[in-house]
Amino acid sequence: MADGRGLADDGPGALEDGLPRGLLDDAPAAPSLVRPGADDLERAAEAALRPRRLDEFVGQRVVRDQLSLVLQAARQRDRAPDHVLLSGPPGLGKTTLAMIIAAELGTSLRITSGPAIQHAGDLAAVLSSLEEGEVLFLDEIHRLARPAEELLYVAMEDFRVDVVVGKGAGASAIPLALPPFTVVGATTRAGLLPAPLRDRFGFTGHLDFYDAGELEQVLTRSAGLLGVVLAPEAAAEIAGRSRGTPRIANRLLRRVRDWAEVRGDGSLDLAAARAALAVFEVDERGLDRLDRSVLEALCLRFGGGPVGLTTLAVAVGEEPETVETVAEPFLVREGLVGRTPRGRVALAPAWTHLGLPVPPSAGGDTLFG
Ligand SMILES: Nc1ncnc2c1ncn2[C@@H]1O[C@H](COP(=O)(O)OP(=O)(O)OP(=O)(O)O)[C@@H](O)[C@H]1O
Repeated sequence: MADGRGLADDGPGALEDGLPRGLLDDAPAAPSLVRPGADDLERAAEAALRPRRLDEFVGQRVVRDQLSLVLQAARQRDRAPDHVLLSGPPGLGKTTLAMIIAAELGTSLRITSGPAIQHAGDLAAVLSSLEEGEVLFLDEIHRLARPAEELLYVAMEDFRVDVVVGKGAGASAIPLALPPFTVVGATTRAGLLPAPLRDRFGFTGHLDFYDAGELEQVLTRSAGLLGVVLAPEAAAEIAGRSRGTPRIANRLLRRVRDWAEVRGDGSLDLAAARAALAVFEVDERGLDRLDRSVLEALCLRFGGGPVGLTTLAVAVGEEPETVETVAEPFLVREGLVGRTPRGRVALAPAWTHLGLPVPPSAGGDTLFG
């Protein structure tokens, strides 16, 4: 049952791409440094750290290479490139790549998102104001309302919007031609996009989690932009706790800088990184307090499980949805927790991480067993 359907006590959260449904885009805000989502304030802080050109964009070698080809071909033909769909978990660089695409094409970027478009008319207004060659970034495109989605099909394929005039039986559609433009859609949930919409993208790039070396490069670059010197050992330490996500790496870097300036001597060295991340309760594997509470409850209170989501949530004093959407995805991805038809189980690495002896049953009773 690799898609995770039919799990005990799972509510609506079936696994998709390793992530439960409803993850992150709908998840409650959690006051933690290691959650991959960002609010507007954080996005403003991030703006200064965004790579501006494709060759500054760290990692994602395959997508970068493919995009570079698509963009160069479009430039050579002096035409807008095909529409681009970027998929992948939050904080991996989809917005950054959309900005880079516009910059590389020497055009401007218009930004909106699925949830911001309430009615088809909202989207028609955005589309009809686009200039030739502009890039329209549609974040969270999987959350577009159906009527807007249908309007978008026509706009993407035929560069036309049908403006409806009047109401009821007397209503008529007046076609309005649009100049050529490029949609860059971003989604954390590519599987939710209806096929007709997915098919209208000529290029789809999937962003994966970054490895430690790539995150060290992101951190060193960001430190330079922030005007601080980051010791290589400190970069490695922060990278190891960043869950494969540049957004989290940059966030941890800002907190290490705070610590170094307020409690240290200003140097961002290994000792400063460790001390800062201890203050913010991010452990050496990137787990925060909630993550560890879940593991401790599973191992210490329930003997490693299986235990139902609701019971587990009560044990850690959280809502089931919080445990499922905030803590669990990373614990499952890291192979610390398994989801079985009878409930959650602690896998062998969870016991090891807590410094506990691994019981013989752990790990045998693994995923979907
Ligand atoms: N490859 C990269 N190289 C350097 N910095 C990166 C890279 N990818 C992301 N970042 C940085 O991480 C932060 C988050 O990136 P971004 O906003 O593009 O993520 P996202 O995938 O659009 O997230 P969301 O789905 O939440 O909108 C930004 O500050 C960005 O500069």
